[in-house]
Amino acid sequence: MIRLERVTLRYGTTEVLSEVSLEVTKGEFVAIVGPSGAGKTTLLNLFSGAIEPSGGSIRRAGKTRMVYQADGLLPWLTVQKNIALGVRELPVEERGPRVTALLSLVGLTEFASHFPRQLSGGMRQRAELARALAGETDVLLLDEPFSALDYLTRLKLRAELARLLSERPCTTILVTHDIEEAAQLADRVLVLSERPATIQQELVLTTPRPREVTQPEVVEAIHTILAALGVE
Ligand SMILES: Nc1ncnc2c1ncn2[C@@H]1O[C@H](COP(=O)(O)OP(=O)(O)OP(=O)(O)O)[C@@H](O)[C@H]1O
Repeated sequence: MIRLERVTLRYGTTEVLSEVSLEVTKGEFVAIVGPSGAGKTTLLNLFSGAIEPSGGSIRRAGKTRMVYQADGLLPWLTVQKNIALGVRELPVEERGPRVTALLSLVGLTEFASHFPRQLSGGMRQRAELARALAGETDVLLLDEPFSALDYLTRLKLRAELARLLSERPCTTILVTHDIEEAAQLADRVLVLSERPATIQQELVLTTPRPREVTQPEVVEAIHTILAALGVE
């Protein structure tokens, strides 16, 4: 779905990414972790087409949707109308049923007429995910989607994301500071180095989702990632 070949990205004289090569295949779930300021969000912006590389080449296929950290919903629209923004490109007769199905999928049917401010943080992120999955999304780009939430809510939403993706498969790229989240969700974890970032380690996980935090492969992956980041 996405191929980067020796992609370099500079902002003025600051080199953020240095000759990054990477391929994401259809249906894959890739997590990107790395030090703060390494260029994770920059990579997502390259994937979405919001920015173009300074050097190297990038190939993208299909439609991408980005889900941000928090509060990407429009505050003046109800949950239902926010989700409906994601289905604008569908034929008119398909839009209503699709929104209804998604509200149910993320457990927000009873809150369809509520405004974002009337929901908890976790509910707002669920609504955002529903909006991102509502249309003909081929690639879901998640930029620390759960980082503003408490630990228990994050755990719940990870399980919910795994379930949503099993029901509506989508190529997914997740940027996160949460190493546990990466190990629980991803088929492949890419560890970025300090800026200018390169991919310094790649880790493949094979246990099917949903995965418990205590599963051996998850625990082992967490140790490996921490070691790669120089924490252990
Ligand atoms: N629009 C911009 N103009 C200039 N420099 C930028 C711009 N966007 C990002 N940068 C710089 O690029 C570098 C990488 O930023 P980016 O947001 O991609 O990092 P990150 O890995 O996502 O960081 P964090 O983990 O802290 O969110 C930073 O040094 C940042 O200052």
